[in-house]
Order: sequence, then C-alpha cells, then structure tokens
Amino acid sequence: TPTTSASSSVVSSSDNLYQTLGGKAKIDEIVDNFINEIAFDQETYAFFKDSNMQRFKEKLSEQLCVMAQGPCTYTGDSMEQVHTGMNITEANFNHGVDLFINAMDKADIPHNVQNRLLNEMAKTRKQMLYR
Ligand code: HEM
Repeated sequence: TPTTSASSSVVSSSDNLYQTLGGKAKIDEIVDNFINEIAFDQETYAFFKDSNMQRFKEKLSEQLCVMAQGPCTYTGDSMEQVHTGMNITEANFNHGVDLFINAMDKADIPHNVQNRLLNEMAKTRKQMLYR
C-alpha cells in the first residue's frame, strides 16, 4: 500500500480494474459495442454466425468482470472448451482484439485502462489458438 505522496502516482495501476473501468455498466457497454463490431466484420462474424449472441453477451460480460477482479462469477464453459474446433489463428485472434479495442474506444475507455484489460485477456490467448 502506498504511504507517501510520491508513490500515489502509481496507484492507478494497482487499484481495482473493475472499478476503474466503470463497473458492470461500462463492461456491458463494451460488450454491446463489441457484438456490434463483430456483426459488421465478415472475418470475425463467420465464427459467430451460428452462435447464441444473448448467451455470448452474458458470458463474456461475466468473464471480463472476473478478469478485471470484479465481484462476479463466471458461469460459462472453459475457454478451451468453447474455442475448440474453431481453429482460431493468431491473425484471427489479433483481428478480434482490434475489434475489441474499437469497442472500448466507443465506450470512452482511456487507453491506459484499455491496456490493463487487454493484458488480462492476453493471458488466456493460448487457451484459444489453434484448437
Ligand atoms: C481473449 C479473447 C477472448 C475471450 C476472453 C473470449 C471469451 C469468450 C466467452 C466468455 C465465450 C462464451 C462462453 C460460453 O458460452 O460458455 C466465448 C464464445 C465464443 N468465442 Fe470467444 N473469446 C475470445 C476470443 C475469441 C476469438 C478471437 C474468436 C474468433 C475469432 C472467438 C470466437 C468465439 C465464438 C464463435 C464463441 C461462441 C461459441 C458458441 O456459439 O458456443 N473468441 N468467447
């Protein structure tokens, strides 16, 4: 815990990401924007054409809340289970991340905060690629 004013400048990277993002309302806004990005993107939409987007919306919101250390429980399937059979390439993944960044931009999430969430998401990358 920072005890001096000199160290208070680093509090923004050790505070609660969920709160910094703006809680559940902001996460849901990002998820709505992301689904809109997917709907208008041929490459990524191809993966989702048979998906239940209402379920995706709920589970992704929970997952992001957990990744941001929010007060949520993830009730979906494991990342390996869900993405197996899709053969997601690194290019597909990176393109999906670009759409997610657009979704965060449209929700007015500052870039330093975006990077913190992206960093958490990147940790699960291996569970999704080439499966
Ligand atoms: C860090 C990045 C990602 C995260 C955190 C993530 C997370 C999730 C979550 C939470 C679900 C819902 C699980 C459930 O229904 O139980 C899901 C489903 C899905 N994801 Fe991802 N995902 C990521 C990347 C990707 C990428 C890059 C693609 C494809 C390009 C993709 C394609 C899908 C599809 C198609 C579904 C729906 C599966 C179905 O219809 O059952 N995901 N993802």
